[in-house]
Amino acid sequence: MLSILSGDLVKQLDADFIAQQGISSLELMESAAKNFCTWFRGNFVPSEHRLFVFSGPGNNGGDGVAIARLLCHEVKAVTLLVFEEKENCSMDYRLNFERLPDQVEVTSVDKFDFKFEETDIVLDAIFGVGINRPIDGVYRWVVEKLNALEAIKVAIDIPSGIPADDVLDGEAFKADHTVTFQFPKFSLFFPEHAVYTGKVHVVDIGIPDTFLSRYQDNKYFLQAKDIPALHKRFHAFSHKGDFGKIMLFGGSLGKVGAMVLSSKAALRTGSGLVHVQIADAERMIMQTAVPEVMVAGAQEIKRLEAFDALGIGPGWGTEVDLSFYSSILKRFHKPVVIDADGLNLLAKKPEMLQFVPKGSILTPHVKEFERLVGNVSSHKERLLKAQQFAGEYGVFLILKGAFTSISTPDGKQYFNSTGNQYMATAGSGDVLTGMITAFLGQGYNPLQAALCGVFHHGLAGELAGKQKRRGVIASDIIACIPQTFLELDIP
Ligand SMILES: NC(=O)C1=CN([C@@H]2O[C@H](COP(=O)(O)OP(=O)(O)OC[C@H]3O[C@@H](n4cnc5c(N)ncnc54)[C@H](OP(=O)(O)O)[C@@H]3O)[C@@H](O)[C@H]2O)[C@H](O)CC1
Ligand SMILES: [K+]
Repeated sequence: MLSILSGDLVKQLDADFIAQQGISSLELMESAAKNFCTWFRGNFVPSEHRLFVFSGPGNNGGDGVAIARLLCHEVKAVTLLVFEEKENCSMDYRLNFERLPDQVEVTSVDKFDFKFEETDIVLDAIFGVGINRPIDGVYRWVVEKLNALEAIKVAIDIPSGIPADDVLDGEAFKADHTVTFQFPKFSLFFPEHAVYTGKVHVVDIGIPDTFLSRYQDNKYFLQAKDIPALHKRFHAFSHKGDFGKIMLFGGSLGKVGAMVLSSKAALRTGSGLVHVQIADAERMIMQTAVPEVMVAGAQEIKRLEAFDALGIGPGWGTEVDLSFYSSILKRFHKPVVIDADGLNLLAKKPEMLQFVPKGSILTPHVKEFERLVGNVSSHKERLLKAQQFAGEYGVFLILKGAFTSISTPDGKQYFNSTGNQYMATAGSGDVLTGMITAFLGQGYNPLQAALCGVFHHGLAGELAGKQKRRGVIASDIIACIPQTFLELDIP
């Protein structure tokens, strides 16, 4: 799985790769620039656009110079905007500068008129991961000017101004697309930066996975290629029992819909048998809405160990008898999934956290998480608290949102690559609970269940989004779950 490295480790890796593989840093820059151009051709028709490349003094600027050369015969026109005399720029910047053909017009930023047409594309190659202080002076002036103007804006590696591992201080380039090399830089996951990054794309630069895997920073980027190996395989003789027997707790009066969504999602994720424990008055609705589900009676509640996994919380309400909740946690000795009111109740009575079975999966959104750990001042701090929480209680903590993170008890953090803004809709979280509980019930270990649940959930949201955009509702996500198995070729 692709590791997410700090800005310093990226530099270390580049240097080692260059030293050990006998390639020059210039070749590595050329490979990055070429792969950027492949991305560019896949997303734009070059002949329809004028290109304006703003190149800073370091290697990010060097990337920009190389890209200007590589695209100059394909686009309408290329202008390279420079900040410094080339003597003040990095070695690879200078070497690329010397290779510029006449087609590239070179202009100093202070002589530029900043007049763009709507179809013009601005490439931000001012600063990359080498940024070490807030931008000021001419850099800030240019960035602010560009932010105020209409054009298509693409940041190379990271929007200039944003540090690779920290929260932005001051101003940064506002991109429509960020094309980042090898893996997303940590700070691209911060919601504080969403307005600067636009859509994030990851482009390979030709460093093989075998080399990359030597560098680990306890942070990983979960992609489609990682998913098949995480799945269990079933065979022709597999029976209902093999697909797991799960029980979902939730659905207080007026909130049975949450249970309808969770249980349907669990069934669509492959659960063999789904029981629900809901308010008596809601039984009829539940059984009409999802005839495949069984409503649990006193017998089932007594014999909890007969179940493979439990999912606790969707629509449960906060009036639940806490001794009942505690008794579930104490009597069940396998990992459970806890969401929504299941979490809110734990926040109300934190002493109960000690009863949560080890290896359980907690799935808060930002507000639910802060009810558990208190307010935070940045997403970076939130991620740190998630990591600490997972370690302290021996649980997997899924922090939901864009780039949902999964913090593990042993200090690792995974960031999901699927999903979209259309999933921010009522019941989306209930669907995730059902999916993860279903995977646990099928015998996946908690890490596999969490990673597969989050990835398939996001992918189902993407598939639903393609058809319905902002009209997506949670039921649409459920309807797309089966297609995620087809997309990923999971039997
Ligand atoms: N493996 C890869 O991903 C590769 C990435 N490449 C690209 O290289 C950049 C990183 O290049 P680097 O030269 O290390 O850094 P930058 O280009 O981001 O900028 C560094 C220079 O900028 C100066 N600096 C830093 N902050 C500021 C500021 N706020 N204001 C003004 N100047 C600033 C710094 O010099 P100082 O001495 O002044 O500190 C540097 O001169 C990476 O992002 C990729 O785009 C390679 O192309 C190939 C491999
Ligand atoms: K940049």
